[in-house]
Amino acid sequence: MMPSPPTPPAAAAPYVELRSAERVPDTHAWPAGPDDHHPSVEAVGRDAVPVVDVGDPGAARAVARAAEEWGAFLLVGHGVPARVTAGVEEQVARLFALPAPEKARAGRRPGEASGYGYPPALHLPKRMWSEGYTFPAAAVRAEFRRVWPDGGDEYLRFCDVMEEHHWEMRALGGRLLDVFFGALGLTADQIAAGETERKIRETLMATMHLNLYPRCPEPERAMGLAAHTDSGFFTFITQSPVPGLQLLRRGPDRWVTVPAPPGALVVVLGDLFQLLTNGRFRSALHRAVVNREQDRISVPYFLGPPADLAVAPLASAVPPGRKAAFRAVTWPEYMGVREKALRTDASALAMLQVEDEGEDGGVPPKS
Ligand SMILES: C=C1C[C@]23C[C@H]1CC[C@H]2[C@@]12CCC[C@@](C)(C(=O)O1)[C@H]2[C@@H]3C(=O)O
Ligand SMILES: O=C(O)CCC(=O)C(=O)O
Ligand SMILES: [Fe+2]
Repeated sequence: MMPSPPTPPAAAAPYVELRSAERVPDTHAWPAGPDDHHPSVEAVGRDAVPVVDVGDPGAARAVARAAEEWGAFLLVGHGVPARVTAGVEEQVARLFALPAPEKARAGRRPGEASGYGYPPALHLPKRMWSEGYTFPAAAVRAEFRRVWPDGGDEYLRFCDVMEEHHWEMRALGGRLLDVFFGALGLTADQIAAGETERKIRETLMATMHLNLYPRCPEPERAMGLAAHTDSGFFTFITQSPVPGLQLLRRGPDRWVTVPAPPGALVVVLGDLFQLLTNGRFRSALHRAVVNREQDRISVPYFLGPPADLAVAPLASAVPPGRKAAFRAVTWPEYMGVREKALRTDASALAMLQVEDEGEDGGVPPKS
């Protein structure tokens, strides 16, 4: 069900105990440093990350602007109880605080889509300063028997909290999807009557990936999560108040640190959403940096199509008289294309472009 690309060689190496490290070992030292030649700037002025209130009558317009310009925004007014979000962070911290052998019981084996381990789709020369756990959101109870084989209170508490988070996020995902459709110019009637739109809303699949970024003795030499775009439709990121997530703004290229105001969710658009909207909405290049003082937790919730649903540009996103800018792909197929693109330093979306029609649906050159 979930795309599972071949495991990179680095994933085979066991986790080092990052938290007790006094230096960044060579295996984790990034030669260029986390700055990647681009400066990190504060989110102020024209670099202020857009904020969207889903309940606002002007939400569709604000979403359109943010999706075109940033491929990301902060979402407020979403109604997800703070209690649920706080519970998630507490449970994730508890999971990662378990002794290494207990986490290792759930280690993700090569080719597997879920379990404790390295992010599956990044292929890097160096290791990152983080621990991760990936699983299908709907399968939390089966998945975490691997960590807690005998069940018990800790297990039940963890599952209850994660499941409630899943229901909240899944419902919000459907709601935000309709806002996105509105942002593309569809009327409420068209959204309700559209076959493709309905299919996408009803079959949305959710994957969770838990991230722990332990505090780091030499943050400028380490990388929490290397720069990437998410591959699905869009991602809700619940993040702790400790900053670390950065978005790349182009021209001149700079990393903008995303603030973490209490109660705000970060929404990041993925590559398949760029394809679905014929290139009108952009996926956002993002990464996570680490810091010296505090551990940071983030809980992205990835929404995308089921594995067998081919995604093609929506008719409503293709200008009249023009051809769709991308060919249709399924998510697993896209992961394969991206895998190849990463190896050749090409852009995966560009490889799916039907023909160069000038600016429309254009993919910015890889930097
Ligand atoms: C549903 C997804 C989305 C995945 C793959 C699979 C589960 C884990 C996600 C991440 C999380 C970390 C970055 C990324 C690039 C990675 O390596 O694993 C993501 C990837 C994607 O967005 O492509
Ligand atoms: O840690 C974060 O805020 C971002 C995590 C992320 O981008 C991912 O897991 O895909
Ligand atoms: Fe991401």
